[in-house]
Amino acid sequence: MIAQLVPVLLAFGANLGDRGETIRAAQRELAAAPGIREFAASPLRETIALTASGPDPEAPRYLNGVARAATTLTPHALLDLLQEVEAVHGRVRDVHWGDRTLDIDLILYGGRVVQDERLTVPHPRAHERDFVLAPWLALEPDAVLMGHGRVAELLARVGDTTRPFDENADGAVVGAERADGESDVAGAGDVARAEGAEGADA
Ligand SMILES: Nc1ncnc2c1ncn2[C@@H]1O[C@H](COP(=O)(O)OP(=O)(O)OP(=O)(O)O)[C@@H](O)[C@H]1O
Ligand SMILES: Nc1nc2c(c(=O)[nH]1)N=C(CO)CN2
Repeated sequence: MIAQLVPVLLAFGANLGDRGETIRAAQRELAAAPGIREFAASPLRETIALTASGPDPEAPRYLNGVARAATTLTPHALLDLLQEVEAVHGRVRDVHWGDRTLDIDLILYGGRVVQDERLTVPHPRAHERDFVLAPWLALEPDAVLMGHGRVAELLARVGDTTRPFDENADGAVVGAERADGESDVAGAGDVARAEGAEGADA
């Protein structure tokens, strides 16, 4: 029997250590993992930390990105894989919404709704997070978040406080925001696609 390929959307965040290198390394590992195909990553964006008490401009900034893939894994097997990759990159689970070297969330698993003690899909907070919506829009301008509508409209509603990030320089691009929400960092999203991906669906 041929296993079914399910399209998924993953979100990546890091605000400790070499944030960009950690996210890109994790994406390369996922792109090469059994059961993962057609991995395509967004540009990374620099974002204000959302903490338990709200956005905190004083906290270490996050880099955030998303990736599209297709998988033969079940939702829980995919979550196991995401958590293995987090653990390889030093993720320790302690403070809720605390600083972290790497966080990977499963935003969408095809059109499936999953709700149990380990997993909620679609991710219940994705629609209100500019740090998910902005890189997603850069990757897929026509994206739709199941249950909530067009990503472009959701991002316009919540407002975009994210900034482009230049992976070839040592910091965020200053004053380079474009009104259309697109990143103007050429090629920043192509790392995972170029290194180990089997194809691209973006
Ligand atoms: N869609 C999902 N993606 C990733 N983890 C999920 C998802 N739904 C539930 N979980 C569970 O959430 C736990 C992760 O909790 P954690 O404290 O890392 O949440 P978080 O990523 O900090 O918060 P948030 O989910 O708001 O981004 C995991 O152990 C996992 O079982
Ligand atoms: N900017 C930003 N803030 C966060 C993030 C994140 O990825 N980016 N992740 C969190 C928990 O998953 C909590 N806060």
